[in-house]
Amino acid sequence: MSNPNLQVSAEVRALFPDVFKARPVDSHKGTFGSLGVIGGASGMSGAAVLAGTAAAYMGAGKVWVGFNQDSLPMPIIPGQPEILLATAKELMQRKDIDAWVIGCGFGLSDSSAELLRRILLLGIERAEHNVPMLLDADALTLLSLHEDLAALARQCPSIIITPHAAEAARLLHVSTELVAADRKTAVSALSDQYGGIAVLKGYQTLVADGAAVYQNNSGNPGLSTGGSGDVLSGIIGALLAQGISAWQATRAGVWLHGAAADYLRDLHGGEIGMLAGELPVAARAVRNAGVIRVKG
Ligand SMILES: NC(=O)C1=CN([C@@H]2O[C@H](COP(=O)(O)OP(=O)(O)OC[C@H]3O[C@@H](n4cnc5c(N)ncnc54)[C@H](OP(=O)(O)O)[C@@H]3O)[C@@H](O)[C@H]2O)[C@@H](O)CC1
Ligand SMILES: Nc1ncnc2c1ncn2[C@@H]1O[C@H](COP(=O)(O)OP(=O)(O)O)[C@@H](O)[C@H]1O
Repeated sequence: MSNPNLQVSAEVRALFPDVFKARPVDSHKGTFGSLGVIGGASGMSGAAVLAGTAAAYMGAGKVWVGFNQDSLPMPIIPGQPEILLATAKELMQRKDIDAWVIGCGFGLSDSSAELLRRILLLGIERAEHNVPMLLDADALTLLSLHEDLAALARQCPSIIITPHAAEAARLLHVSTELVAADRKTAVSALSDQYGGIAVLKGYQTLVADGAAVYQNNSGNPGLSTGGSGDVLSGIIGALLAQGISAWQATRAGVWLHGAAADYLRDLHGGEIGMLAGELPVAARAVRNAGVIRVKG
């Protein structure tokens, strides 16, 4: 996919300087970190695959997908053999993961809640390593259903939560209408409650870190399709695994996700029928378009 007109403004490049840096010539895959994606209960393997695929296209050195199932639902991901596969229980034991994305298609069963408890406890035990943990989708719904899990999440050292409006309402124990009526207050309350970064998704996604609220202006209704939030989690997770600060990685991930959708809209003459699975390649094109290479 290439489009000679694809340009990233100087203003955006200045906002996200680490995202648009050229790769060092002497890099190797370890330079770009390992991301662990945990999700994909039976019937929702696709959510974790979408997140993992997005992370691979966003430049993570290695991507693991851990399925919340007793055995692997597939030997390899068709079309994406680069991604390493494990069960969630196996993957959560690894100590070489630089960032986690947890929750895409994770499921809401009692056993999912128990697994999330163990993951959060490991995050607290390994707090000195400060490994960022992004919680999305069912992981967020589980926090809203189990106060003990929410309390554990608050103790994790570097947490990012990415609710849509309904998930935010569940976390705050208010109605979705109340969240929609004052999105800035809702996102600030969430970042305060969890002591980390909160992303309130939707039209003009907001990102808060307890000090500031960033409003994103890229993206379009083509994103209103199943799985596009899973892709966002993978994009942000990959930037975190690459060692970019949580504040920059989260805002840049939200911007890139929306810009990828805008690029697809321009390429295909409209927003209708955009697929979540198309976003990762488009996001790669946008990121590369923003990198300034010094010709030698
Ligand atoms: N291929 C796969 O495997 C896929 C798997 N997926 C996985 O599925 C799991 C469940 O995720 P989920 O978001 O569909 O369920 P849930 O949180 O109950 O939300 C639905 C409810 O919330 C509401 N609602 C939703 N968004 C809203 C908004 N912006 N603003 C306002 N309201 C909103 C909506 O209300 P409605 O508009 O329908 O009345 C409805 O009541 C999760 O793990 C995810 O990763 C999906 O990603 C798809 C692809
Ligand atoms: N109308 C819209 N304008 C801009 N972004 C949108 C719009 N609708 C959805 N999105 C984006 O698409 C993603 C949807 O995520 P989510 O609701 O979690 O979907 P899923 O659970 O199916 O992956 C979010 O990043 C959201 O900001």
